[in-house]
Amino acid sequence: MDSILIRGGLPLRGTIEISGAKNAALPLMAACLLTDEPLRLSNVPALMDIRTMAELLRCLGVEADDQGGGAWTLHVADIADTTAPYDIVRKMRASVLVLGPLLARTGKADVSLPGGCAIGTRPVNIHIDGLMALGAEIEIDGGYIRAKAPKGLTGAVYTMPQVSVGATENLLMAAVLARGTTVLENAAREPEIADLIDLLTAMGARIEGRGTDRLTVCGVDALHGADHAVLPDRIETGTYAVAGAITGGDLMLKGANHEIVEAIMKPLRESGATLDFLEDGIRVRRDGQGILGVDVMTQPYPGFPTDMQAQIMALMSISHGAAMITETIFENRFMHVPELGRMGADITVHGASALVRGVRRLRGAPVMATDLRASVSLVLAGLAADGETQVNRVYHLDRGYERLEQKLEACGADIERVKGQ
Ligand SMILES: CC(=O)N[C@H]1[C@@H](OP(=O)(O)OP(=O)(O)OC[C@H]2O[C@@H](n3ccc(=O)[nH]c3=O)[C@H](O)[C@@H]2O)O[C@H](CO)[C@@H](O)[C@@H]1O
Ligand SMILES: C=C(OP(=O)(O)O)C(=O)O
Repeated sequence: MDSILIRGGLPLRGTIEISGAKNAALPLMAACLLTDEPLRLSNVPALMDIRTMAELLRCLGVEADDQGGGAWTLHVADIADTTAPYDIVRKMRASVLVLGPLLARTGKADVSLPGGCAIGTRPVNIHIDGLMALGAEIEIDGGYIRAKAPKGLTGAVYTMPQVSVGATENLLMAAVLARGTTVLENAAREPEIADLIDLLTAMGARIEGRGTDRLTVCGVDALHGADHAVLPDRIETGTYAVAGAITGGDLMLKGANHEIVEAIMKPLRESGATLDFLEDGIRVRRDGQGILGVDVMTQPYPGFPTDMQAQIMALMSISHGAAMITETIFENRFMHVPELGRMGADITVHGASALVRGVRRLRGAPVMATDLRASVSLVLAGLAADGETQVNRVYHLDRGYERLEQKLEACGADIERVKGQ
């Protein structure tokens, strides 16, 4: 297996182009199942998860054509199969996003249960309950969600018991072709959902409440094709902003969207980084002064995202002072803590909170992580650490960061991918 080797301690300077958002692109791709006309997406990041979604869509009969440069055409005149098999779903949880659109278009879907993963149990009960509220009949059998709606779905009022990004996306994609009006209460407000609403609207859907936690969908008989550019990745933006701050560097994050990163940038600013919101992106720098400890609690949008928790913890690990980092979304998202500890960080976990006492320097070490953001937090720590850090299990990074080593190397990082046997 490949690993990433970093010789740390160099301030990063230069420009990093922000890619399209993985977590926006995945539901946008699934939306192609809602129409028999082609969907043309641009700014799609070149990532393992995108290839996995394309593989899944092809199983269902979609012609998924990667035209290069981030352009994809997705077209499914007729759905050939309504089963999302275990072999693909187990690679990527977001595969469950085909459930809503398949059911809406064909009245049938058999989707493997995604199961838990390193960061938590991640049940899909809200996806299922919400679809049942729209009239679907669903049973769990042989590890599969077996859903049918032989007479089609019918609009309903559904209040989500907990804010769920994926369930909001699945239910939106189901409701757009349902008979009548659906109201989703306590819906997630993440920018990636607004991006999906923009695409669905361009396809002819009627949705009100974009950006709020109450979405009203008036079902239509059919949707048509559309062209859409994927939203810039706010988590990639935040990750590279931390790279600038943690190394005492100066990075221009080109193409970063100002409007969706405020919660991420607030603790960075409070920690002493200088942020300039410019016309073509965001400039992040930290001069000689040290990093201040800042408490952070993860929350659904517009709060601080759980997908940035590990990265901000890496930054806080070399702060002058202490920081309390509280994870409220996933019950097991501190796997980076012992690995950061191996690099000299002083972190103690008390339930859902981690007390980070800043140390003067981190030291390079061989480390590995069991999920995407934990892995990238180790890369960030490695960039700041003295000596050599080897980050193993690079396939996690390949799920979510496009050309990570190239982007960092171009800004002066000493980083290379070492091919495994
Ligand atoms: C592909 C994608 O976009 N992934 C993101 C998405 O994941 P995902 O959509 O899986 O996350 P959710 O928003 O659904 O999960 C939030 C919380 O709700 C719980 N829950 C969710 C659904 C359900 O049916 N029952 C239930 O209990 C989850 O276990 C978790 O504790 O949002 C997360 C929260 O911002 C991010 O960390 C992920 O990067
Ligand atoms: C948790 C993440 O992704 P997924 O929901 O696909 O596991 C992530 O992007 O950090």
